[in-house]
Amino acid sequence: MASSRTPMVLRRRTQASKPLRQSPTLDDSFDNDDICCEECGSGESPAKLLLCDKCDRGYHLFCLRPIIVSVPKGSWFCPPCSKNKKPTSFPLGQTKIVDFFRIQRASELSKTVSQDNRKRKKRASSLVMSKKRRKLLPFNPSEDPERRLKQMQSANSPILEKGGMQVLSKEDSKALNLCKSMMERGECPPVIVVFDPQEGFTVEADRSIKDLTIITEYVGDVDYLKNRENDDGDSMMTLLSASDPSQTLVICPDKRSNIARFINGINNHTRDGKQKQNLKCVRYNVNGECHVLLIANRDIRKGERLYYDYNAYEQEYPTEHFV
Ligand SMILES: C[S@@+](CC[C@H](N)C(=O)[O-])C[C@H]1O[C@@H](n2cnc3c(N)ncnc32)[C@H](O)[C@@H]1O
Repeated sequence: MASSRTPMVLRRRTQASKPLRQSPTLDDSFDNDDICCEECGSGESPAKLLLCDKCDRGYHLFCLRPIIVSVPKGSWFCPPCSKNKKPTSFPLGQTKIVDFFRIQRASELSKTVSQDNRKRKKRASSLVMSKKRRKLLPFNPSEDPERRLKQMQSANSPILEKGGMQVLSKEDSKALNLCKSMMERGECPPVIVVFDPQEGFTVEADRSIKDLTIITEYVGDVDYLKNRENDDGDSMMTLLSASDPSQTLVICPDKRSNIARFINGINNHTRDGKQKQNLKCVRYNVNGECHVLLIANRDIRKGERLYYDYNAYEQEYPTEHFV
């Protein structure tokens, strides 16, 4: 018997190629000329002729069922020898593929699934909300465009503005929409927030900006001024200065806002202060809604700080102490 731990692929002996046996002593004594495949009876394709580690009989890899695609690592026993061989240790020969990959049979699987469902149901029953899944619906707008305009303007209506509000032209609305879509893409205005020991947070141009460039819209929560009269926030902005004061609206950027809330104001009591101004803060009627825009009122150099007049409309904001 060939006592090799390495699988042996027998080659027909020629002058140049001796059969591949691991043990030199056995190799020397072994004559493989007459070895043929026990299945097909042929001695052809000797490189594919596998020798049994017990009986030394030969089998073509491709004649075995199942076919063996490559030479097995470790000992190999032909089908008759492996039938009689008592398994001694694990692994015990070829494992069924379902067992090897721990594939569950359909019957076992449905059992496990129903067990899992029972567990899940048990857990879910302790949550009040999970009883019935209710889907959210998008709103259903009114069909009449005039009605829709009325709904849109029910609070934020430029027609309520004392003395009227300038309408943003079609062309300028296009520029504003372009800015909005750039923002959605993450293309923000070229400005950056910096800290100054005297002015607190303030905003600088991060590249040169041309006169009349839209920098940003002043945004935040919109509320009636009457609800905010006792607020001590220093960033509240008038959105709509209505003829009827109870309808006046303000933008409150304390909870939700953008970079606009960090832009500082000029000291509008001094010449130096006035000279620093490089933005104007303008309220526009944009498609029937009031909006506040901050726009460059001259060319701005890279590194220059941005300032506007906090008192563009009312003279209530104290700026005497501003640097
Ligand atoms: C809308 S916030 C601007 C951002 C503010 N600097 C910050 O740090 O949050 C307005 C406040 O900023 C400060 N501020 C604005 N302009 C200033 C200036 N020119 N000099 C000093 N402080 C200024 C004032 O405290 C003002 O009440």
